Amino acid sequence: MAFKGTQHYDHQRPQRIGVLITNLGTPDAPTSAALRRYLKEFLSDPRVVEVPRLLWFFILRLVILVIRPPRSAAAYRKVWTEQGSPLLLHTRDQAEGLSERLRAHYGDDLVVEFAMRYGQPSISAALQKLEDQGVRRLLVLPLYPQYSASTNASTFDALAADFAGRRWLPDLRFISHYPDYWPYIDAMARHIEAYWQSHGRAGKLLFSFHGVPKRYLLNGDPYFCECHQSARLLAERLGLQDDDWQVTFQSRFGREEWLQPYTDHTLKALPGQGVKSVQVFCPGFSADCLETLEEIDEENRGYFLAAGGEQFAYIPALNAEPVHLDALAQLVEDNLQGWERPDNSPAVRQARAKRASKAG
Ligand SMILES: C=CC1=C(C)c2cc3[nH]c(cc4nc(cc5[nH]c(cc1n2)c(C)c5CCC(=O)O)C(CCC(=O)O)=C4C)c(C)c3C=C
Ligand SMILES: [Fe+2]
Ligand SMILES: [Fe+2]
Repeated sequence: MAFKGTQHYDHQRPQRIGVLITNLGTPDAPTSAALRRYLKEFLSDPRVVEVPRLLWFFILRLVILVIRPPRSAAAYRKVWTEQGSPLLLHTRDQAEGLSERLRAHYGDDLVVEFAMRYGQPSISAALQKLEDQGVRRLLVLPLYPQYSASTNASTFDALAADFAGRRWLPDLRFISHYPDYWPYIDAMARHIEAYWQSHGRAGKLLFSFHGVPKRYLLNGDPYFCECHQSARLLAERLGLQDDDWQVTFQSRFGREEWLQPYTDHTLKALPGQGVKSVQVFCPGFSADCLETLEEIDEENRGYFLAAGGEQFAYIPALNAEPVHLDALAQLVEDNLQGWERPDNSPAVRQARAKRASKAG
């Protein structure tokens, strides 16, 4: 068997730090064919759909990959931009912004790449790019603040699968979650406050998170609790009263029970309870995507207004906002402790620059 990677060991090569950010992934185009490919990869992941493989093999191929691709393609077409899928574009911008911030500190000793768990650019392709740039220390940051096996652990699986075919492994650090990381909470709060400044504040604030089957919670997945933890910290930071906000879960798939309360049921019920105005923010989505732009801002807006709601506002995700990138850069730097020494540390770089300017 041949392993991938560098063919000759060269001690003169730079030994860089690599930072890899990842998100879920997206189809290559908003077409049935591209969706079939994407959903097949995504929904074949045993971390995502935890049912017996043989049974799932048939359900997936005979039912889901027949019915869902054209429907999902139609939904994706509503949010697709000229440059492509929103999730991909935001993730690319996040990598650029993060690179700018970190390289101001670490210079050429650090490189940032981004990858998608499903579809392109793949985690394997990004790892190869990093190795080609001399990365020997790798920090991976999946942009899912709340840990779920279906997302965060699945990302680790993809790294491990790639490493299984590689001769030379880097030092590895993996940020498995950051639901209570204060700079992240504070970034969301500032972002929402800025939204209120320009658009006004009205009614109830709904924090809608992507759901998972309730069974995953009962089997020990911490996701549900971490969503509540992030939401509570955010509400505290914003100075909200208990009646001002609520946590809900969106994006159900299949027939079994998912985490409750459901976002759509809640939005249909609120007008009848006298809540005619809502603002929705999705703290678990680092970037706007199909699930926020179409499912929340279109589909669920429609439910709320049809049920007698009067004002519905979707507050965009943090995306590549400076407050977000500052928080992520902080998170990365906190997790690079020890790796910058001796050659890469900002302190050593500064000392060198000083010496060079004296000499010159
Ligand atoms: C089938 C089970 C699913 C689980 C479990 C699940 C967990 C989960 N997903 C996200 C984040 C995203 N999901 C997105 C799309 C999406 N999710 C599922 C299914 C499950 N997700 C499907 C079938 C799809 C595809 C769209 C569709 O056909 O409806 C996205 C958006 C991707 C995009 O391109 O815009 C994100 C982001 C999390 C965080 C999570 C568990 C915590
Ligand atoms: Fe999902
Ligand atoms: Fe959805």
